[in-house]
Amino acid sequence: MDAGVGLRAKQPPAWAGHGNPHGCSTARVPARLAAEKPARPLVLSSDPRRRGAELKASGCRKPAGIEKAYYSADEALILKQKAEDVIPYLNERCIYLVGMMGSGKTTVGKILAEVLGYSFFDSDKLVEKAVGISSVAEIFQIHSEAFFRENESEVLRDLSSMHRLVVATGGGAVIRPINWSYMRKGLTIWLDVPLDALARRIAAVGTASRPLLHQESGDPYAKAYAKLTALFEQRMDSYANADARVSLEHIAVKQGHNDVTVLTPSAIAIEALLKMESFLTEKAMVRN
Ligand SMILES: Nc1ncnc2c1ncn2[C@@H]1O[C@H](COP(=O)(O)OP(=O)(O)OP(=O)(O)O)[C@@H](O)[C@H]1O
Ligand SMILES: O=C(O)C1=C[C@@H](O)[C@@H](O)[C@H](O)C1
Repeated sequence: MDAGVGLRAKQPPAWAGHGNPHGCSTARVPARLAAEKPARPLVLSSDPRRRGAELKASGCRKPAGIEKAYYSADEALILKQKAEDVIPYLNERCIYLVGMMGSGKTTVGKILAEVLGYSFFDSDKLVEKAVGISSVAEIFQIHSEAFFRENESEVLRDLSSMHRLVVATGGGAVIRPINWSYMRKGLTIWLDVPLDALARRIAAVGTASRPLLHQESGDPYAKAYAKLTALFEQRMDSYANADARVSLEHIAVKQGHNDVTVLTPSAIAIEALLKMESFLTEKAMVRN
């Protein structure tokens, strides 16, 4: 799977001297890579009658790609409070979301970036820009998985010199030890989603954009489930290297559900903040 050592992109990743959108990092930001969504901290008044308009203004009505799940005012408030608790411990470190394809790294990552006042990046998109090919599937097809992996490592290396970013990593980024050496500069969070829920999500949108799952014929759910199971068996120990694990099954149990599909992205983001807080406060206690 990981035979990429020594391969180079035709064009090296184009990191150039633009400032971080927050102007808070001395590191360089990729020229062609604007953060996907400008981070905008939530500012909500304590008056519930005004929160609707404030939530609308903050752009947190509907996380991208999720049609049914809107932030509730309660979730927005909890997100804001938890983010405030975590920010001092984070010390501007980046957050790397790891997990299987379709686990919600992008969806949850954008929410975390917004509430923390961080910028959001998707490492797959950064690889596409660096290579100059508009989809990961085409990069696999025109070059190879090994070529993609080498460029993915270069992107993670470049990101690791920056601050205040939430990064949705590619599903397979965890398999290369060198990537952990980059991600360890920040905080790593594993979004652990049951495979049947992943297969359902992926079958709903099709597998064309996910080269490791794509097959021309057969039932999309069954194919996705079988392939995801095989990949997860190879990778679960690597995902478990993350500093914190956000298990959708645990959140569902806490909320009294037996089905993870009812969980909103913001509920998952809240759990991620709680897990970050536990990890960071325990670490601070050990140091003192
Ligand atoms: N909590 C959720 N409930 C239902 N659907 C979700 C949830 N989170 C994400 N999704 C949907 O699942 C799909 C994959 O989500 P997303 O792109 O955030 O995952 P990802 O981990 O970034 O995937 P990849 O690694 O393949 O890029 C999207 O269609 C998204 O709308
Ligand atoms: O799980 C994987 O190996 C991958 C996940 C995607 O995010 C892409 O990085 C690519 O399709 C490979």
